[in-house]
Amino acid sequence: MATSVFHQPIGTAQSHQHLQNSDFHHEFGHASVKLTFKGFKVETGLSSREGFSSSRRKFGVVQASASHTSVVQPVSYPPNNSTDELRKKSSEAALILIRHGESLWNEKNLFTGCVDVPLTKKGVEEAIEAGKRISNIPVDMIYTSALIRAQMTAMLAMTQHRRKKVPIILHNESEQAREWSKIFSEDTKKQSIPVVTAWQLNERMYGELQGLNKQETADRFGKEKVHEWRRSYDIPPPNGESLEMCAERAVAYFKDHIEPQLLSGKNVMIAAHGNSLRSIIMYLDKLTSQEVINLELSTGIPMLYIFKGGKFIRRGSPAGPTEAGVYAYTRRLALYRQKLDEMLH
Ligand SMILES: O=C(O)[C@@H](CO)OP(=O)(O)O
Repeated sequence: MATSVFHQPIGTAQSHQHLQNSDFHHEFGHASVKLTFKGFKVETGLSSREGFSSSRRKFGVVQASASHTSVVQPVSYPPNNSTDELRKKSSEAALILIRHGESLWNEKNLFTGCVDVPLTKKGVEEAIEAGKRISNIPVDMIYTSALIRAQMTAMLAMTQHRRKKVPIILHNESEQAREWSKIFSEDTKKQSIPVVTAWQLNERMYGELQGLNKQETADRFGKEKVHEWRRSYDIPPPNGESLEMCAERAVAYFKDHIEPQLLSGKNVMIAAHGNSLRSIIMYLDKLTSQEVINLELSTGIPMLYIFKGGKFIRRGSPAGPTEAGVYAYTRRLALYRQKLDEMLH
C-alpha cells in the first residue's frame, strides 16, 4: 500500500506529490492512518498575522450576533496587545473538517453546487461512521453550510458523540426567530452545542452546470474542458463560481468567524462541501493554486487539525473512537479525554 500522506510533512514538495496521488482520499479513510499519529511533528498552515488581524478587525460583528444568540458564548479579546500575543501563543483547539456524506445527486453523478439535495442512505451511514471516528474529540461549536446535506452530516455525526451534548441550530435570521428559539435553562445550554449555518460555507455555485450529468457534460464539451471547469483554480464554469471565487467567501468567513473561536480555545467542527473545504484546506495547508487542483476529498471522512500557537497542525483522520494517540496531541485534549472517561464510567 502507498504511504499515507500523513507520514509526510505536508509543506514539502514530497508531500504534495502525495496530495496529487489519486489514492489520497482513500488513504484518509483507511484504518492504517492510525500509525501516522505517532511521531507526526509537522507544522503547516497559517502564519497567522494577516488572518488574525482581519479576524480582530471584523470581530465586533461576530460578537454582536453572538450576544443575541441563546447558546453561543461570545469570545472577547483582552485590550492589551501583549496579552493578546500571549493568548495567541498559548491557545490550542481542535478543528475537525468534514465533507458531507454522499448526496442523491452525487449518486446520480450530477453537478450539484448550491442545489439543496439531501443525503442518500449511504450518505447517512457515512455521516454516522464519521461521527464514530470523532466521538472522543471535544466539539464546542459546529459550523455548517446553509445546505441540508452538510447539516444532516453534522447532526448525524453528533448522534455518535460520547459527550452526548445536543447540537442546536441557531436561528439568527430575524429578531423573532432569535426570540422564539431562546433557551431558558443555563444547565440545558451547557449541554448544547451551538450550530451556526452560513451560506459562505456552501458548495461553489456551479452555474449552468447545476443539474447536468457529469459524464454527459464531458461527452458534450470534452473531458478536458469539463476537468478545467471542475478543478482549475480560477476558471469559472459558465455563470458559476471558480474555486478562487468560492475561496474568497469561504476563507473570509473562516478567518472572520471561525478563527476567533479557535483562538479563544473552542473546539470547532465544520461540515461543508468538496470545494468550500478544498479552499479552506488550501488556506490551512498553504497550498498553491497548482497544488489545490489535485486535492480531492472523500465524502464523510473527518480531517483533524490542531490549532496551536497561532498555527494549524494537520493531524489526519482519526482512525476510530479507540485511537488513544489522538488525545496525546495536546495536554488539553489529554485532560478532556481523562475527564470524559471519569464522567462516563
Ligand atoms: O457537483 C458538485 O457540486 C461538486 C461536488 O460534488 O462536484 P465536483 O466534485 O465536480 O466539484
